[in-house]
Amino acid sequence: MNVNQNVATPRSKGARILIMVAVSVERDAILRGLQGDTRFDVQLAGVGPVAAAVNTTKILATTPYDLVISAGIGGGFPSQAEVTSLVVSTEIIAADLGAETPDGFSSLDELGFGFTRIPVDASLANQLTEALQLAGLPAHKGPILTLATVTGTAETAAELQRRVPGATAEAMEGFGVASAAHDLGIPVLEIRAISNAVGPRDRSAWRIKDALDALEKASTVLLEVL
Ligand SMILES: O=C(O)c1cccc(C(=O)CC[C@H]2O[C@@H](n3cnc4c(=O)[nH]cnc43)[C@H](O)[C@@H]2O)c1
Repeated sequence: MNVNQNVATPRSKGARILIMVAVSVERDAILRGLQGDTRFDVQLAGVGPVAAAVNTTKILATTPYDLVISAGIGGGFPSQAEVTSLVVSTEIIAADLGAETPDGFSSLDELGFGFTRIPVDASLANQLTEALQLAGLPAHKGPILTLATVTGTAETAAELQRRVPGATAEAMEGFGVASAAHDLGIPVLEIRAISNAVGPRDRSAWRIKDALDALEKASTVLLEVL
């Protein structure tokens, strides 16, 4: 376990991995997929970036981990990630952290007040995406956006895709979880199983059960990669 000493890597023997999910049905799906592997702890972050940051920070303050993963269901951007597919993050981006200006949205980075993008271990993201695809699961790789407000219109979806070219999925916790880990120098990754398309709100069309099944299968693949 490394936290401060960087002794182990996420894939070394004996590495400890923390998976943060928003709600208990996500935790249950992941635990089924992990088949009792004791390298992993799956904990509740709560819904939204603030709860996720607070709860991840509390856990990391008492227990050392070599990798932190934000996982759960999420929305897929049209033409990027279809419902029931999986998305592995190449970057975790707080897409609504900034200011509206007469010339459009300015991110916190552009305003000079902080950062809104947290990188992930690219080789781990590549390897996991390939392993998911080899296992016959539809899997995509790309930026995953964190938003405090679930997108509910085609206009906002298009604006987010303009703001972050290649945006593949959105959810509400990734940047909170990643900020807590990044602050301690612990590598992070985000994995989302797509339950709905990002766009006009139609709660009846959300395929939560199918997305949770995909999350369970993805968790089994994690065992091969880590
Ligand atoms: O019914 C609603 O309009 C509604 C409003 C706020 C939250 C919800 C949720 O069901 C919680 C979202 C939960 O799932 C993740 N998630 C799933 N799809 C999306 C999405 O398209 N955009 C953002 N987040 C999404 C999220 O990470 C939360 O944990 C419903």
